Amino acid sequence: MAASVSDIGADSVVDTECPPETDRRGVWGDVGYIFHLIAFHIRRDAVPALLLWVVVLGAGAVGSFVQLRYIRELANVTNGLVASDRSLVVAALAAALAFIVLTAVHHGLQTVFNYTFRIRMRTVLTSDLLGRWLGGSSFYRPSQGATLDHPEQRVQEDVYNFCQYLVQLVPSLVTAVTSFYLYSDQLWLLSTPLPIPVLGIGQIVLPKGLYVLALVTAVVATTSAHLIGRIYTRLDVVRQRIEAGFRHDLGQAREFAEQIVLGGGQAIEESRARHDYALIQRNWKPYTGAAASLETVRVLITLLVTIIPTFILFPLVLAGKMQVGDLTIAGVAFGAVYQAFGSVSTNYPTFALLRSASQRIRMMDASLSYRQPSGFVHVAADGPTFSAHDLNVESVTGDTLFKLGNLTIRPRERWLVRGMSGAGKSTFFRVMAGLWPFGSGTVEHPSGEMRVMFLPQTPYLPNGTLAELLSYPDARGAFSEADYRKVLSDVRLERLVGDINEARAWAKRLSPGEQQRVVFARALLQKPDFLFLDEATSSLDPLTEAAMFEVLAKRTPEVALVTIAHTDRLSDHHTHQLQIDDGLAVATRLQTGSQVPLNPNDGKRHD
Ligand SMILES: Nc1ncnc2c1ncn2[C@@H]1O[C@H](COP(=O)(O)OP(=O)(O)OP(=O)(O)O)[C@@H](O)[C@H]1O
Repeated sequence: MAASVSDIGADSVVDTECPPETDRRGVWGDVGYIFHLIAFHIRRDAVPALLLWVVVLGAGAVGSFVQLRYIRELANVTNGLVASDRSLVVAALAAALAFIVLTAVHHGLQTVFNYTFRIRMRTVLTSDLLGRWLGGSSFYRPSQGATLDHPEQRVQEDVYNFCQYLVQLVPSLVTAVTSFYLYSDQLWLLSTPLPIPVLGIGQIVLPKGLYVLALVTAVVATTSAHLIGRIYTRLDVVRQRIEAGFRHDLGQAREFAEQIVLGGGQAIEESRARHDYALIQRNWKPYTGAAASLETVRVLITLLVTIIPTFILFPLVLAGKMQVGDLTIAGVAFGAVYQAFGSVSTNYPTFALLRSASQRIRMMDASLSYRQPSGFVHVAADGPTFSAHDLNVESVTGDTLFKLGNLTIRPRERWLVRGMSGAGKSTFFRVMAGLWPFGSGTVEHPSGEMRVMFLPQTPYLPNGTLAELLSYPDARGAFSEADYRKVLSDVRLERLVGDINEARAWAKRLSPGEQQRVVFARALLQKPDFLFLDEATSSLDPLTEAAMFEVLAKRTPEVALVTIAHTDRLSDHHTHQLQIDDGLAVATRLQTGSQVPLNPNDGKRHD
């Protein structure tokens, strides 16, 4: 069966007690982090956040007050009927109707506030994660082990879920606390002593039995919900990851459809997707079990709570010592006191999902805060040069890839970087760009406003207009239409002039050679001071390749060029060479047909 990204930690989907992605800080760790996110939202969104929190919390309290008044009016209707008091029944029915209207309006308004709250909190969290991920140093991070899985899902779906579950849960907790405050007195007053049979003694009488029973029920319910709910949380974290893996692999298949079909890989892609789905199915069984157990306990206890007071108090009603309406109030009061202490159990499915979303956000938060220590020192050079000193470039496992003594790249110099595949040529670019942390040495970056541009072998071509593509990463307004026409003609892509303002999926529409020429046009347009080309003309025929280097020399004579290439053809277009072989980078000056050592100390052979 084809391996897939979902396989990272797949063994632990069901079998192990604690899958790697599950949080180990426990329930209080999660609750602490949930409060941390709430505090973050309030700090960032200031007054609107505080107002929304007040409204969301207040709406819960108002809701329980209106509900209490409604239930009291229903009790009055019952008492009025029993006492055959027509005016009491009519007045109570009218008041009950008014509370029904009030409840409907309240729910409508609450929905508006809840949705507003969700989008504002989501905006704050999304903006923070996006800024730190896409705008931060962790966007590209070479690493030895598996990196954080599916950050895109965490930013989009987990943040969405977090805000939704939070706004669902918080008002119910507030309602529970308010209800306790409003009903507790009545339950205390209505609570009669409760005789409990005890083996050997006969029976003991529990004072305020109904009240105590509500507390005991809450503790039992919360404990059982927690025991089942933590498994549910864990399985949901796993579910999120394997669902994302399934989506990712299907997306890859769509993206690389042509390559897959040409390579005859449909069967293996199907097998990979089926394997992903099999993991989802495998996780679904225990997930269903946990969800069903949680729901059974929740419904069982919620229903028991409605009947326990009648069990205890009905003899008093039959004996005429209590009114039927009071029995209704006792039932509601019992439920409210239970809710106040047992609301965690009633809302545990939501709480478990909130925990799962918070754990995934927290893992991303921690990953974004992690700073990979770099062995290289990056400093600004005094002048317009880009240099490297005493580099020992290592692989992620700590093996030396190559050593380099001293290298200084000056304006107008054209360096050809050569070496066997895997020798470390692209890694040398990564070191110069400050992306590679493994190794030691010093890199001096050109000073001031000098612009450095790196062009990879496989260029990144985002969808959009050709003008946007050519301007990338600058905004398209940075250049005129005449500039775009000129560079398209320079790179022999005049046929695309009509598409300057047309939005297209360029990665699908252009041949690899055309893609490389579009990226070359980018360099001609943006005129960097230092241009690093990583096999950026590998898909071009020799004539077109030569034409690209000639036009580059003509249009940007001042640029310092560093080119990785496997072909001898490019020697004529370059003045210097850096040969990386057998763990050593050696710099030479290129003269027609020969190489002259630049400096005997430039390269130090490592043993
Ligand atoms: N992001 C990464 N994470 C881990 N290892 C990497 C990463 N990028 C490169 N490597 C490893 O570093 C070594 C050097 O790779 P590099 O891409 O620099 O080689 P190269 O000389 O450019 O090869 P080629 O000529 O085939 O493009 C290789 O063994 C490669 O597997």
